[in-house]
Amino acid sequence: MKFPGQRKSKHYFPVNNNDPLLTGLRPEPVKTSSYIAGIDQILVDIEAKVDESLISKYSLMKGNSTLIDDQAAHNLYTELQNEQLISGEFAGGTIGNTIHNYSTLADAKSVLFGVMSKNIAIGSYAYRYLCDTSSKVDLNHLQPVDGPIGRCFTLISDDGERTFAISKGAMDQLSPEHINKELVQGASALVLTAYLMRASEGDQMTAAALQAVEYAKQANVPVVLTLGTRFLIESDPQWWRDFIKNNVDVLAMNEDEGQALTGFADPLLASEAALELCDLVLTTAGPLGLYMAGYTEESLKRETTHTLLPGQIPEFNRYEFSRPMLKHICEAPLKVYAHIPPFMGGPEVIRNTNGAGDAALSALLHDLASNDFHKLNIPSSSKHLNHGLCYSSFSQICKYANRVAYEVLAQHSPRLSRGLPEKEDSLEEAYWER
Ligand SMILES: Nc1ncnc2c1ncn2[C@@H]1O[C@H](COP(=O)(O)OP(=O)(O)OP(=O)(O)O)[C@@H](O)[C@H]1O
Ligand SMILES: O=c1[nH]cnc2c1ncn2[C@@H]1O[C@H](CO)[C@@H](O)[C@H]1O
Repeated sequence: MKFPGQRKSKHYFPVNNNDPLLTGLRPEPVKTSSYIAGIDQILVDIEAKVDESLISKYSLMKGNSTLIDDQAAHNLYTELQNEQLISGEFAGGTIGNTIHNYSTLADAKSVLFGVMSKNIAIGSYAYRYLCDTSSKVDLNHLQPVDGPIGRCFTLISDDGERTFAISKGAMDQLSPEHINKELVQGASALVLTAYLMRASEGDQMTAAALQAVEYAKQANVPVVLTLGTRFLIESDPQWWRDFIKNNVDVLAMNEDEGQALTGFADPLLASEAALELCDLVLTTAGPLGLYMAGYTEESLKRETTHTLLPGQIPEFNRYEFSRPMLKHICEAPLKVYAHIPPFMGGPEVIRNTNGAGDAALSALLHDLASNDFHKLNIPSSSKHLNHGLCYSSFSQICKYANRVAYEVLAQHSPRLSRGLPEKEDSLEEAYWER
């Protein structure tokens, strides 16, 4: 596994570079790998720049992700094609994007649960999906289905806002029997999206997701949930608050979803409120950058050397150099917050914001899995005495998530086509210390 950035030498990898003088005194550690598991509605994004009138013509709600029937999908596709509005077709899906990006950044394995068409023609959407997914993503556990995978019409209006129209195909047919218990329970985290909870009657996707959550909880595997769209949360915020409180350890959302969940428009206050429901929160806020909120043990808190930031919680970033911990592990849990403005102020040209939030989450997952990798290989390291959830501090994870989101903003596709530039293996030199 590739590590997220430069570290103090005592933590630095590769772990098997032992001093030759000590060879034989210490047993060579057997390298064990960590991985992330995820579940998604397998779909391809069909991206088009459109006029707002087209959004209302198809009874879509701007900014939302709406399910449409086969006839509407046919009409919409035909219209986009006839008007030559389609700018690209990419493998998509919130978790598919996140898992792919994780494997690309970490150069390490992940596992994706979902469906895949049994018979695949070259050039079909299923084929495209497989071609556009990192070879490090284990797709061997996808459930074969008779129909096509889903299509997500990603309609970008003039103001850059994106509206999704989902033609579901067979994407919601994943059944609980196709969730491999052993794989879920061996993962560093299980990652899900709120979209999985809206499968229609007769489709088993929701049951499959809940089964996976159950397996994860039995084995204390952290459950990570990303909220998808504010409309989904607004439809029943209390249900979501209960679901998160009962099942979720790490929550990823944008500021609109945060407001729908907690009632707070301010992303910092929304993050704080969400901490009552889970242990760690990543809140992206578009041009405002991103926030993290979580817990650390009071006696282990580390004070920042950066400027203390004003906000609804004054000097909220004071302990951002601390490492995130699960709340129940802490004897005296202390709430910690961090924030970072967009990397380099954002790219000169934002090609597309689609997937920027997924990219930020994949960086957080990379840090979390790196911690597990380190723990599996050097369990005696002082780093693991206190059972931290992540490898790095809140501050460092923010920087990394922000950097990865930037990469997606500067390109068309919602998925990274490569890892971060090699030169940035030392993130400090490349950016943070400028
Ligand atoms: N206009 C922008 N200028 C600069 N940076 C931006 C801009 N929009 C997004 N970003 C960066 O990308 C990150 C994620 O963006 P955003 O908050 O839009 O995610 P999102 O709404 O969850 O996206 P998606 O659901 O498409 O994945 C932000 O935290 C910020 O770092
Ligand atoms: O209903 C859905 N299920 C799964 N993924 C979705 C749905 N609607 C939109 N996206 C996905 O969200 C990504 C950006 O975060 C897009 O790539 C799109 O495929």
